[in-house]
Amino acid sequence: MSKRGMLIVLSGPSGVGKGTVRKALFNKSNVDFKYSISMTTRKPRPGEKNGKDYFFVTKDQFKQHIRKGEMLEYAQYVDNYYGTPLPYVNKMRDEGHDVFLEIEVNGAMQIRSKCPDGVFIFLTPPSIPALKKRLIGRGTESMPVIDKRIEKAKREIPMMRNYDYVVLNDKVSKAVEKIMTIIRSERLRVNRVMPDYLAKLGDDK
Ligand SMILES: Nc1ncnc2c1ncn2[C@@H]1O[C@H](COP(=O)(O)OP(=O)(O)OP(=O)(O)O)[C@@H](O)[C@H]1O
Ligand SMILES: Nc1nc2c(ncn2[C@@H]2O[C@H](COP(=O)(O)O)[C@@H](O)[C@H]2O)c(=O)[nH]1
Repeated sequence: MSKRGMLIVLSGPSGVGKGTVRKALFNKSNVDFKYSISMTTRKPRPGEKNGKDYFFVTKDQFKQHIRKGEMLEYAQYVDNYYGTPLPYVNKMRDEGHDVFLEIEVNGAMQIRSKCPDGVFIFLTPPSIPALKKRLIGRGTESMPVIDKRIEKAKREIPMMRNYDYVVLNDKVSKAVEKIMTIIRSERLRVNRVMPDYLAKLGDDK
């Protein structure tokens, strides 16, 4: 049986560039981990596709998944719910794949208490004005919603202290390289490598 895959959790305030960095990461040819598509009650943005960007559901459907115990974590973010469907994560990890999640901080902390051996990475912006500029530049939210997200960001950023790693997203390619370095070295941690290694070591007979 293959070793259970690890969980890699990327968080950071809205607009910092999590999606941009994740897409650049997954475009690299040597990436062998799986992306967990989140579920949300938010309406799709132009161009977003159900089952690719998110699983878009109603509030009732979302609550039903919670009742059935099918969410690894979930959180209310501004006016909508977001969460990680558990069956996909379990299946991939059981098959030995590492699974990559892109989620906000409250959900990440729920996972931290359930899966302390996960790898928790906080992506952070060069400054609040730069963050606001990115959200305005993305052009997907109204100004009042951007203001709410920025206010939330100011409370989220100090929560980086609860993560294993902080990566500054000043340049996308640099952030991608840093995340790849983190994942490569996490795979070599003694507690991940030793059980398999010892099992295969055998004796001298
Ligand atoms: N390093 C960067 N420098 C300048 N702009 C960036 C950088 N990274 C991302 N951006 C831009 O910032 C905007 C927000 O990026 P993105 O949508 O990836 O953020 P996000 O953290 O995934 O947001 P959300 O949490 O709301 O989904 C996009 O327009 C993107 O092109
Ligand atoms: N706790 C979770 N947060 C999630 C999940 N999927 C996305 N997110 C975060 O929500 C906000 C807003 O996202 P947006 O797409 O409306 O801009 C952002 O911080 C996302 O990272 C999830 O499954 N769980």
